[in-house]
Formats: sequence, C-alpha cells, structure tokens
Amino acid sequence: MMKVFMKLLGEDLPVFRRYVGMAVLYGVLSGLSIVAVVPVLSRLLAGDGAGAAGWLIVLVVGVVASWWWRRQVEKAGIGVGIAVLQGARQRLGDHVASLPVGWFTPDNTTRLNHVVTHGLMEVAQLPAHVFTPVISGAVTPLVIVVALFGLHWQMGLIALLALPLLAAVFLLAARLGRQADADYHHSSAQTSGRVVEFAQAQSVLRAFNGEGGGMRFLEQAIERQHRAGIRLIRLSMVSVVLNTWVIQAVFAALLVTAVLGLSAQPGAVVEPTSAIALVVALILANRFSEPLLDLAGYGEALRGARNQLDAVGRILSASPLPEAVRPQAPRDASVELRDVHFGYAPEQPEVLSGVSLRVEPGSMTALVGASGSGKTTLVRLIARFFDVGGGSVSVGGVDVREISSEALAGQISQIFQDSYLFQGSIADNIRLGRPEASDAELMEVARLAGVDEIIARLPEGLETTVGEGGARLSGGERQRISIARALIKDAPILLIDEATAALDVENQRVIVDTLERLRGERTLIVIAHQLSTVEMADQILVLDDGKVAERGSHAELQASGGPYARFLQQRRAAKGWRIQPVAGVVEGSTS
Ligand SMILES: Nc1ncnc2c1ncn2[C@@H]1O[C@H](COP(=O)(O)OP(=O)(O)OP(=O)(O)O)[C@@H](O)[C@H]1O
Repeated sequence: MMKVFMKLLGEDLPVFRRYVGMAVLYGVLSGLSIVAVVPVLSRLLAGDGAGAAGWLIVLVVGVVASWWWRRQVEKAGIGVGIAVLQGARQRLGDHVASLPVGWFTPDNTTRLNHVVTHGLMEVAQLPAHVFTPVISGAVTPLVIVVALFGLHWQMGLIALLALPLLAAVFLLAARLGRQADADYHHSSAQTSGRVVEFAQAQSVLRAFNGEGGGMRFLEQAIERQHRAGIRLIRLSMVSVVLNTWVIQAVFAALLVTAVLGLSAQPGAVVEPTSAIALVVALILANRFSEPLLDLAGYGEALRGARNQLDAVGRILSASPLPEAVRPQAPRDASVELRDVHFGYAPEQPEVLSGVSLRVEPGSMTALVGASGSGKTTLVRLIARFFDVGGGSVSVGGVDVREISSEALAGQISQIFQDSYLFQGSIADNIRLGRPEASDAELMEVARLAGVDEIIARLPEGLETTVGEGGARLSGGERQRISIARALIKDAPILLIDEATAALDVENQRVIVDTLERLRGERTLIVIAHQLSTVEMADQILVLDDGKVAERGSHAELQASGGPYARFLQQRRAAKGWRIQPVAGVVEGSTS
C-alpha cells in the first residue's frame, strides 16, 4: 500500500518523507507529554508541592508544544495531499498516455475514470486525516513503554511483549474485512454499470422485455450489493470488537501485574516510593491503551483507501511498450508477419498461433475467417497495439519494436469498426488525420468518402457538431467521416475493418470506391465481410482459430474447394450473399 502511495508521489516523495518525520516526532512529543505526568504525580503523592509545580509547568509546556506541532504536521499532511492531487494526476496521466492502445479495454477505462474522479481524492486525504493519528498511535505507546520500564519493569515487559501481539491482531482484523471490502466495491461498480446500461438500453429492454423487464438485471445487481454491504458491516464489527478486546486484555494484564506486585509479599510493608510508582504506572498503562484504541479505529479508513491505492497500483503496474533504443525508419510500405504467436494474457490460450504473412507495398490483402478467428488481433499487432509473444511483425522491413511509435503511427492509417468521433465539428474530426490539411484537401477527402452527401443535408455543413462520440450521426455517417479522416492522413499503409453493422449499400459503395482508388497506391489490409471486397484482394488469408487455414486469390481458393469455399457457402446461407457472374468475375451483394 505504502509502495503505491510513494510511487504515486514520484518526485514529491521528499515532501512525504518530511511529513512522516514530523508525524513521528509528534508521536514522541505526545508520549513525552504523557510521561511528564509521572514526576508531577510522584512529587505530589510524596508531598513535594514545589517539585510538582515545576514539573507541572514542564507538562503544560509539553502539551502546548505537542498541540502546536500537531498543527504543523496537519499542514504538512495537507501539503502531501496537494502533491497527490496535482503531481500524481499528472504522473498517472503521463503513465497512461505511454500505455499500449490495447490496454484501453472497457474495464481498464472504467477503473481509470474512477481513480481519477474519486480515488485520488480519497488517497489525497489520507495524510492529513488518517496517517497522522495512525503514526502517532503507533509511536506514542512506544515512548510510554520505555517510561513503564523505569517505573515497574514487569509492567514495562508486558506492554513491550503486547506490542507485536497487538500488531498481529490489527493485521488479522484488517485482513478479515479486506475481501469483504473488495467484494462490496466490485458489486457497487457493477450496480453503477447496470444503472447506466439500464438507462442506455431502454429501447432494447422495452422491445424484448416489456417496460419493467430490464429492471431484473439491475435488481439482481442491487441485491448483490446489498448482501456484500451487510457482510462488510458484519466483518467490520468483528474487526472492531477483536481490536478493542485485545487492547482491553493487555490493559487487564497490566492491572493484574500491578496487583500481583502489591500482593507478592502479604503482610510485608510496601515502600511508599514503590506504591507511588505503582499508582503512576497504572495511570500510564491507561494512557498506553488510548492511542492504540485510536489506531484501531482508523483501520476502516485505511482499508477503504487501500482499495483505491490497489486500483492505482494496477494502473501503474501496466507496462508501456518498450521504445527502441536506436529506432529505424521503415524502408517501404510492406508488412510482414513471421511465425507470430500471441495471447491476450499469459493464462489465456493463444489467439494467433504461428501466423506468417507477407503483404507487398501497394497490394491488397483481405483477411477472412469466422468470428473470433483472430482477424482483428492480427491487424492490431501490425499497428502495435500489443507486442507479439513470439515471432515478429515488420513494417517496411523493420521489426515494429525497432520503429519509434511516432514513425509507426505516421506509416499507418486505420478505419476500425469503433472509430471514435470527438465532440467537435465534422471538419475538426476529419482534420484530426492531418491538422495542417487545406480546405480544398478537406473537401476532396469528404467527397471521396461520401461525406459531401451528409454535409449537403446539414444546415451548418462541415461545421456541424457531431456530439459526444459522434452521437448525433448514424453509424454509417460516422464510418464515412472516419474514412475521410483516414484518407486525409495519407499514410502508406491502410488497415480497414469493414464494419458489418454500419455498412449500408451506400457505405459499401464508398468502401469499394476507396479501395479501388487506393489500390496500387497504398498497402491495403482489410478485414473483409463483403464478398465484393474479398474479390478485389490480391491475396486472401483465411484464418481459422488463430492459424492460417489457406491463402491465395479468390479464384484459386474457390476452385480448391477448401475452407474458403466452405466459408463462402456459410456466409451466403447466413447473409444472403449471391454470386453473379459480372464481366467474368463473381460478385457478392447483401440483398
Ligand atoms: N482484449 C481482449 N482480451 C482478451 N481476449 C480478447 C480480446 N480481444 C479479443 N479477444 C479474443 O481473441 C479471440 C480473437 O478475437 P478477434 O477479435 O481477433 O477475432 P475476429 O476474427 O476479429 O472476430 P470478429 O470477426 O467477430 O470481429 C477471440 O476469442 C476473442 O474473444
């Protein structure tokens, strides 16, 4: 936990170290102020009023000094909190910006959002509100133990031996609640997700379940959260009771020791000095348990913050893809995969196994295969969303790991199914591909991608705002804008995922026109869902369960009667493709 906190602070770590030093000193000062009661009481009980008054002044000065010092510690704690909010946000942002695109899964994005909006705030409050009492709660009893040794060594020994026992019980109590706490946070996050889903998917829910049908998922999530909450409350109570009991047990042991000390020699006269020491030691024993009870009380707050720090830790532990020490420039627009092996996680099965592929500059390759066969993964590896587990991916004859991320990004344009449009105008979104593009170039790509038809319909034309994520446009319109954006970038390699969902006949025509026009000019690698696209390719790679099942031209593969021919049969049956001989070739349509 502290490791993550310190990592988060980065170069602001000295501010935290200074604060910890101050908090430890505060614990010592508090302990000394308590111990100053010893000479005051001893003198008073022995009838030395003048001596007691002198020590009383020392005691008052000590209490005032520790109060003043506590204020300084709190200010230093606030300083650490500010460092967390300012510096750590920046550091987390820099770290996330260096992570591979593949890291940004919905789970990770939600976690990041939660950490930035809530988690860091909770973590920033730790030093001022939790660490100070926790540190002093651990240091002050140590000072009292030393004083107890001086007064009554048996009680001192018991208090000293009790410290590791107390630490063990505190840790056990913390562990008891940790899993319940994690479960509760997990179920809360799930409930939030279900609430958003419930709101967003109203049309689907009402169509399939009637008005209240969709409530079931939400109600189940709320029920799970409710159960997790009750379990957390129960375990928290057990932790608090356990901590309190063990502290009271230690106090009782100290009392018994004191009483046994008095009754050790029945009938014998107890020295007044010993009796005074014993009384004072009993008072100290009482003060010994107070900071410990405080410390135990902060267990809950620490556990809550631990969850947030764990989430931060998971983000910080994600490694950026290593950058080449001596980056090389790609020599041409070829793409080559050699015996590529890849899995999304070490414990998951390989998604690509021994895939090899050579794509010549300016040629077109279609990737075909059943859903889940690994087409998208293959294309992501070319753009280096992830690094391969085995084998290599080269662009322009250079391993992508040896190309700087900037140079690789400059070499590749992408039209993916989930192309995101930013809140801004259509023109802003297209210009993202090349901010310095002229208006004429913008209009040219808009025409080529069929965006001109969209803007002709809109009163504000190119300056029409698209809404968050392009929400004010249809799926097909969004796709055309993303095509225009990719075209204006003018990169020599174009990776395209034909979005089946967004493709209407008109968009399919735009894709085919785009591909025809760019053929021979750019290297095209297309995840093809339409027969008309597949036919255009110079080579077709058929993937089956992460392996290359077949490769060749449309005519060759169809004639061979292998997996491709069978795949075509299935697609025709499933999607109504029909084959029409047109000018000596076979054509598909979605009708
Ligand atoms: N981010 C991810 N984490 C873990 N597994 C993933 C991830 N993305 C894809 N997979 C898995 O990898 C396998 C290949 O997926 P991929 O998306 O590459 O297939 P595909 O051929 O493009 O499928 P589709 O045509 O349906 O888009 C699938 O089993 C999928 O569940």
